[in-house]
Amino acid sequence: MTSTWEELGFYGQLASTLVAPKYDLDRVPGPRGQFALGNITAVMRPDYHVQMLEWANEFGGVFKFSLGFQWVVVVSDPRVAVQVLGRGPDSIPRKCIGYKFFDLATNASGAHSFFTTSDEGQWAAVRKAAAAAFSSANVRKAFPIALRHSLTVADSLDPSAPPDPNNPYALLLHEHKHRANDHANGHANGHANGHANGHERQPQQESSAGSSSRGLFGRLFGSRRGKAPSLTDGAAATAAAGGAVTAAADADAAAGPNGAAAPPVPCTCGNCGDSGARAAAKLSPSSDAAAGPASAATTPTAGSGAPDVDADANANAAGGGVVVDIQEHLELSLLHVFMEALFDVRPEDFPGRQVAADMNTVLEEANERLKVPLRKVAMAVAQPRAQAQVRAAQRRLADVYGRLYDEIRARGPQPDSVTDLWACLGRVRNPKTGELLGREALVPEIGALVMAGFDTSSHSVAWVLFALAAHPGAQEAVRRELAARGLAAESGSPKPPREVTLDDLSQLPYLNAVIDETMRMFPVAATASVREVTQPTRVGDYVIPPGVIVWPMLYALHNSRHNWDQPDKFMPERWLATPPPPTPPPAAAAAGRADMAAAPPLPDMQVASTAADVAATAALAEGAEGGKGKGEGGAAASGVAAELPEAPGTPAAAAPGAAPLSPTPSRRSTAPTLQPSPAAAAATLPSLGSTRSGDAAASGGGGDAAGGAGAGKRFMPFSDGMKSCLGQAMGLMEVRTMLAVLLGRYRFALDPAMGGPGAVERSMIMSLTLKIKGGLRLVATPLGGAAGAGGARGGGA
Ligand code: HEM
Repeated sequence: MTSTWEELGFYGQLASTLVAPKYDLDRVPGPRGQFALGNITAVMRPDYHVQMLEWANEFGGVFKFSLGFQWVVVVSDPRVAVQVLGRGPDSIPRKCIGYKFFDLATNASGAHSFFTTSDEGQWAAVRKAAAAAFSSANVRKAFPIALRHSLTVADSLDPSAPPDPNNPYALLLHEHKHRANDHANGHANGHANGHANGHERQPQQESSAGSSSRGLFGRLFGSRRGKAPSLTDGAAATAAAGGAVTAAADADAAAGPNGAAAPPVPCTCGNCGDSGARAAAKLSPSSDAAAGPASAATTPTAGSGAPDVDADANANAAGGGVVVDIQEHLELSLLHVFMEALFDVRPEDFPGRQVAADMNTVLEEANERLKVPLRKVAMAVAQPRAQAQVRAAQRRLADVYGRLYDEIRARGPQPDSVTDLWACLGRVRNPKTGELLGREALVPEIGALVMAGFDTSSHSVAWVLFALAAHPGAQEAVRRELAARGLAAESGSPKPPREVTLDDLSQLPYLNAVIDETMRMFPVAATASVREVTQPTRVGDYVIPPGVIVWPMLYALHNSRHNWDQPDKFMPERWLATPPPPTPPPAAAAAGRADMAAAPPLPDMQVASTAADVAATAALAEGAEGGKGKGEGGAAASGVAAELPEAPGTPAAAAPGAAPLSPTPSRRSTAPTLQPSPAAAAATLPSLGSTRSGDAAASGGGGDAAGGAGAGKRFMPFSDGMKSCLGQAMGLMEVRTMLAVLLGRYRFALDPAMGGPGAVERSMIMSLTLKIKGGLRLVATPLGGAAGAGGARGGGA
């Protein structure tokens, strides 16, 4: 020892070794596993998020399970979740094993995007650059685009609207009916080729959805004017090379070299019966008069001999509605919104249907690979064709993203004042070299943003429509609220409702409560937010060793008994400061899921903004920019990466309104205490009126009720902390706009062919997002008679 200081240092080190935290993994409760396999077999079910919820209910807010030799600690204790997610960017990176399969959907070479990387420098560089694109000003700018597409979707569902061959969603509806017929008739045999070219792969018209001006993308590519290949051409070429028949390929073939929308192709399969005629009536002006409004839709399937699915559809259509796979409609329309608003690419210049379909193919496969070890190898041996199809889809997606990259570079460097996402991405630099990202590096980032930007919002809307179809009382309450603002068609009146404005979105508390409640029960990013501990870290009461996955599981957080009172009941009123007086559920609701309570109708709903404001998130995105050490999650983002963080507290310290943590039902919570959000006051955008927690100190039904760090956010559909959703404000605006437009024009019911709400829930799959396997078939019935739904453009704001 040369000095007292050194001596003290030595003893200090010795002392810290002696009192150093021991790992507590063995103390964490959890299900028993099998030798070597752990709990792999239990999580192999398609709805593995439900398995997690069951375990959370059984073992509590922090439990563990194992995938072979990989330990996973699942967190549904809100205080622990907030802490795990909120720390600085160096502490808990996203776990690559949990995310890397999603690289399948972003590039063909297996490179990590900022969404899947464990390299925090890469993540921060992209997040920081992209954050400006999600400012409140850009959300405002995107609103008219979202509105236009919402109205176009609404038009497509109206059986009496004048035919519009430029409406891409109308074409989708036509093909959907054909698929239903094909399925029912089982005539994929000799007819298969015809269908490949004529029905299932009917020429696609990726139209501008009402847009007259061409986007920059279209001008630069100019393929439609015979100059250079466009995105759609590229997809077609790739598809052709891969031997696949694709909608986009057909679309281009049909569109012709000038890109003008091809005339609608009348159905000639001889199997259409009513649906073909209806579609022809809608898509072909010449047949309009012959078919007449809704007449075709009400004609039983002619001579097919196999009425099953469409018999149901037609029975419903007889009531004046049409059957639609709304999930597919929403995927396409919200992809269009995303591309137009964030990349300035018009639908006619983008193979939207191909991208949506390929994304589904690839994400479903990614999800399987996540669960089944060595699936890729097994597939190569057992299902080479299926694997080739996945590969082809992957290549087509990568090709589209590559073309977006070319377009960004062709547009040239942009001043900082241009904050469109494409411009922001063009400015991303490699944090190590300072160079602008080249093709190899930027393509996966583009892909990740496309993936994150439409799959989520589209399925969020689909789940809300499902919930409302299952709860007609709640649906009527939404409609009354819309009607009070002139946003719903009146029964029997030909007058269309007025157009929704951005300001309206914050003035619809009941609709927003319905959205929140649906996002609670069906959070589309149900299994997101997987993190990996890279150093000894305290998680709740336990010190977890490096290498363990820590997984704040949104589905369990939102649905576990220790966080929510009656979590499996759909109760929008739990989000309202003044719940409407209860009334007996309407008879129709009795047909719905037995354990989901029908929401009472909302009498004379006062128009008032409730709780939290999504604009706060936009402001956070503007200000925080994801830089190191900056806390987008507000107080939750504080925390020191290199240290063992404080234990997040005990159940005794639970936030007001939060249920005590307990694995036993006997200690369930009471209903949450609801208070207006202070965030609303801080809004820069007109309040979007959410009662959702978001990042700010929202205290609505699920927010951080105490407003303090880690006090207990039970509701975080957009996750929390440093890596929470960048597109939250944009996504919510899209969701609300689409719903306000559709619900103001149509009444939605579950198509009987879906087998009831329970069957729909049993069809839930996790495929990046929570969705319904096979689609969601709803019957959309115009509210004011068909004319009230059609002419959706009427009645300006
Ligand atoms: C209702 C719609 C949406 C929901 C529920 C949602 C949900 C989420 C969630 C839970 C995460 C966090 C994942 C994690 O913790 O690892 C996330 C991340 C992200 N979301 Fe969203 N999202 C939605 C819409 C959007 C939209 C429209 C965009 C873009 C236009 C977007 C862009 C992103 C991005 C870029 C990230 C990654 C952030 C980062 O790594 O720093 N999201 N989203």
